[in-house]
Amino acid sequence: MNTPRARAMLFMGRRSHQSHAPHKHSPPAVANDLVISTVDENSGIAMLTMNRPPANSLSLEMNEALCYSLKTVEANPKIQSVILSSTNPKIFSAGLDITELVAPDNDRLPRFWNSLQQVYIDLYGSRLATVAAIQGHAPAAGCFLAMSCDYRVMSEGDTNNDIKKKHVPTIGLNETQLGIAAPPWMGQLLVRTIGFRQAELALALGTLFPPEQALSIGLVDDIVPHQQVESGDHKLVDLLPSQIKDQAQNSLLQKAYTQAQIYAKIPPQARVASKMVTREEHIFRMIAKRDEDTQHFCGFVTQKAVQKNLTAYVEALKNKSAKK
Ligand SMILES: CCCCCCCC/C=C\CC(=O)SCCNC(=O)CCNC(=O)[C@H](O)C(C)(C)COP(=O)(O)OP(=O)(O)OC[C@H]1O[C@@H](n2cnc3c(N)ncnc32)[C@H](O)[C@@H]1OP(=O)(O)O
Repeated sequence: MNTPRARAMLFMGRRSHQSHAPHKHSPPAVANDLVISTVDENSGIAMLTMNRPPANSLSLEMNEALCYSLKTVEANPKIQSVILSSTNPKIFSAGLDITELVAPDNDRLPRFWNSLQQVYIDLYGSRLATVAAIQGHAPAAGCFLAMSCDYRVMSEGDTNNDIKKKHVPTIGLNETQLGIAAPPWMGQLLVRTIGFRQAELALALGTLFPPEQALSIGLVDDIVPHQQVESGDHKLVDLLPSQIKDQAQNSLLQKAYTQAQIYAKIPPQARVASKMVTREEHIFRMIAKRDEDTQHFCGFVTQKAVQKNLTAYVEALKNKSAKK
């Protein structure tokens, strides 16, 4: 598996691990709805906008749509950079769809986990330069999505004094708060991003960091002041590609776009080769343990005590939402 050819195929956006056949990149029926793809060949920049209301949580179908959309953009040789964003101005992604984990279906659960592993392989190992535009919350697997990108820009949120308008997004691996643990490859991604001690603390405590703190520990690379973007008023995706260069309607996307441009100007062979230096070993280590990881996940999640914690967490989420 870990041959030069396999490595090159992975980073050229081709599948070098056919053993996990269920997630070939055939078009999922709903891919176009779940992930909106905007491509601008002139600039070499594309945008994938997650669009799974209410919270862009990652279901099996959402994971497949992400992989499919990314592979489709990657197949276009004129594209060098991609921005990952969300149609929801307050939530980047709420992480795994918890309903996939509670009282799970025995057949679906391993397929679901396999689809998440594939998102990691495809996004972390993408030949494209990937920029996360984090407008809203990014807990757990939402943080994982952002960490799988090459660069992260986060909105500072709305620190308005009016409590009803106040919105400060947070990012982090909060799994322990749910009574579960991030899988090794996800936890290691945090170690690689913010360093050993900070990650050790954050993983154990399930810390969610507000933007300034996330910047100070290196979990995000840049933060931008909040600018009001009404959901549905003008969807973020409408700003790309022609308008974003000229209009300062959304400082977050402006910043993400500028960074995507910087990456797009680097000779791709050199950029991809340097990405392999830091990422390929991590990816191949995970691929080698992929089946073991799936078994571990299924065994862990179906434990009685874990199911109890997850059920209580979902209940609390629903109650909170109902009280609004
Ligand atoms: C050792 C190895 C084996 C174990 C491995 C385990 C796997 C570990 C890997 C990843 C774990 C995860 O990703 S688990 C998911 C973690 N996510 C969270 O904890 C976030 C939960 N959500 C929130 O905290 C909030 O929703 C928010 C901060 C993201 C947004 O808050 P806001 O107030 O704006 O919105 P609401 O809370 O009202 O939510 C709106 C709506 O969305 C539903 N929702 C939210 N999050 C999820 C989710 N993750 N999955 C499914 N549904 C979600 C919420 O219930 C509301 O729906 P309703 O309005 O219909 O009630």
